[in-house]
Amino acid sequence: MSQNAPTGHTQHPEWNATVLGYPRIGPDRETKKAMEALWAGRADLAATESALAAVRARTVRRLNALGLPAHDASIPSSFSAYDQVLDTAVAVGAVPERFADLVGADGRVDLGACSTMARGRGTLAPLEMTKWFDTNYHYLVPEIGPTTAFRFADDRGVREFSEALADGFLTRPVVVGPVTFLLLAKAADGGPEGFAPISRLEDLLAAYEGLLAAHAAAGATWVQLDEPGLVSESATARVDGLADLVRGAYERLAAVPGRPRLLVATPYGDAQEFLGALSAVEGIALDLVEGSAPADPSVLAGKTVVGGVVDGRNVWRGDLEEARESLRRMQGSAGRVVPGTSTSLLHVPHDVSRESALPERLRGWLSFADQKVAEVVLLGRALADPDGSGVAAGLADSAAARADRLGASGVVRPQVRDRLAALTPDAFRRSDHAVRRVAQETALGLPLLPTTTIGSFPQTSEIRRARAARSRGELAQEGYEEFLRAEIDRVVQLQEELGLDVLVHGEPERNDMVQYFAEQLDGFAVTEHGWVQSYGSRGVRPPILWGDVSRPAPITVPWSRYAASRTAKPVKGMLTGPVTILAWSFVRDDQPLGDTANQVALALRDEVADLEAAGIGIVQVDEPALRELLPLRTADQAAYLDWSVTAFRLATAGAADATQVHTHLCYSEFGEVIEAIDGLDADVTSIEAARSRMEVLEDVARAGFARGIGPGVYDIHSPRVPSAEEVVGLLRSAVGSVPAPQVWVNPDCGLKTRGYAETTESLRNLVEAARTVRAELLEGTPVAG
Ligand code: MET
Ligand SMILES: [Zn+2]
Repeated sequence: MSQNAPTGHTQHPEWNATVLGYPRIGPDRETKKAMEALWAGRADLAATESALAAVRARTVRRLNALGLPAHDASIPSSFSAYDQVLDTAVAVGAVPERFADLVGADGRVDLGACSTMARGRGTLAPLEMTKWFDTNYHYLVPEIGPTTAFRFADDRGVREFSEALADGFLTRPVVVGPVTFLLLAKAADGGPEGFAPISRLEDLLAAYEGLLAAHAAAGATWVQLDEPGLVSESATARVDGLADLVRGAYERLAAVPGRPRLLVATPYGDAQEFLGALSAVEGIALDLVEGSAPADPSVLAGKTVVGGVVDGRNVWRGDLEEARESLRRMQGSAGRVVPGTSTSLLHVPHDVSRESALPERLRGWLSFADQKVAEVVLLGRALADPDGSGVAAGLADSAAARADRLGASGVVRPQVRDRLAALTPDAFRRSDHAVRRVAQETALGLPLLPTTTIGSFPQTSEIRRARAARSRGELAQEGYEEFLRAEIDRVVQLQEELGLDVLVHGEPERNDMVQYFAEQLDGFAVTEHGWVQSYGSRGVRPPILWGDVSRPAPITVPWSRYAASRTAKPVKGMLTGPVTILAWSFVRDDQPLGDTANQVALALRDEVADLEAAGIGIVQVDEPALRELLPLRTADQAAYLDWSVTAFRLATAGAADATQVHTHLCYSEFGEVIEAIDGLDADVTSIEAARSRMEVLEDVARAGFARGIGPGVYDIHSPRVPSAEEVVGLLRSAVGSVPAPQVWVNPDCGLKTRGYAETTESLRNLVEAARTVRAELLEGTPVAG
């Protein structure tokens, strides 16, 4: 225990169990609705604040009812209206210059102003958004410069703590820790070359000192500082002497007079090398699902250790016997061991008991946020109960649920297993690309710089209405299909008019690029209420992949075939790849991901064959999540890239030489995984590039990438229409880095979130620009520029 141990330490009871955070969206997406009402002007700030307060009040009551006591700080205060990194930026005064006038005279930033930072307004660009570790949650990237004036500026977190306290609950406020905050930040524009936000750690700590003091004054006994940045090698490797920085930072925070006790959480992996540097804090929360117990247990001595044995990111009931054993093993070395979740529960839906449409047997295998709280509470009782008699029934029940799952029909299906086992290396290999290229040129006869789109066209309100009417049973299947065919007709005709070279059907039949396939494959289930926050007010409902996967019938073939029947131009079939289907689902945890991916791949392989048989000569298999699933630990990356590339090849290698296989990846850190992209062996790869002004093509050229490449020339994340001149500029720079015969012309990503007016105009400019540069190339005009 540090000599600056907080006062009142012994007056407070110790927790028996805890969770690192709880979903913020509300069981019926109340937070989303409240924020969207504010944005639409349907609610004022006061009404929005009170709607959000109701979500928080419900959360503490719920956690308490599930077994976390009201007075020991085991209930986290982990709410965020939009994003916890944004909240932290605002709390420490890190508001970028361009938003300076949004900050109130008292230093506070209200919900409207926070929303502007998150979403932009007019010409005011929002904060950049990016993936939160290896999850599908996205956070807003702080912008830190040499002069960012850190101070404890906004006390929203303290007010939320006080609100719960007034309601009778002593909670544990959760804040992003200072080291992670800076590791995740980017250098603000206009700063000096080579400036790194982490160099501002000392200055930032002053703001955290203020924050801790304010929490103490409000009566907080514990504060949780989340430091997942310490588990990410790509973040920690950039900083020399990081362990010393961590040690210095926490010694300084520990010296704040009268402060609350500090729990440092390191979810999403292993922070072993930094645990020794945390000697000044009273508590450490370890992720024992992704990470492991420290090799040197002395770093835990005297501390409260939250053993994150209940998986905060997956939906299966845990093996509680095993969890209890691993907690017991740590008991000797730590001051006190408390069962917890491995991460915040923000990654799982609220409550499985609401899923009345799921088969009852499947429901019995699942654990959403509320069930996970009950699991940690049960484990807490199990640790406190040496002979186990009081918890035996609970542990037996969870063991029975797991056993039931492993033996259930559909979980293991011999036909699927036998088919995979019988595959030979040929199933993963196509002919040489050079051979395929000739066959495809003959078959497709495409011009230089062929133009295409990434697949989806705008999802209009008519499309959403028709889908809703069909699921309510107001529109019969036949009427719905007729509607979709009319939609495809329109989209095909539009593409003909625009003069695009490779057409798509527009994906009007898909609610979501993963859920759509999950609904039509065996081995998946979809939920009714299983929403999980993706970013801000956006949620997704990941399907549950519970059993062996197979394809009972063709999925996309009728739509692609119909589109092809309406045009003489080539139509590109459109599938979601195995890695992305896994990344955006909750996946069974009883076998290696690679095995599951190969089952999905086989189903897709059948779909590719059926598309070919229907006369479709180009098939795109989207893998936007390829980079997202890349493990945080470098040592794990090769194995991941191996199984992910293998699964993609299994899905696509059945295609004939003349069939052109495309893939689409929407991110621009192409350089990081370029070998894997090469390994996918797709004939054409489209990537995001508009925002980075084609910089990524330098990586492509440097790697000697020899296949087709479609750098996005139209940023679909913004309503802005790129002019033809602008696209000409991008294309000239593209053909300056990569040989022109390899270059395709397309937007960054699908168009489903855009409106028709801007899409039409943008695509018209894209086609015109392609024609201009094509003519320049054919006439031998210099294209430098
Ligand atoms: N084919 C998909 C679409 O156009 C690819 C999206 S990648 C997130 O919407
Ligand atoms: Zn995309």
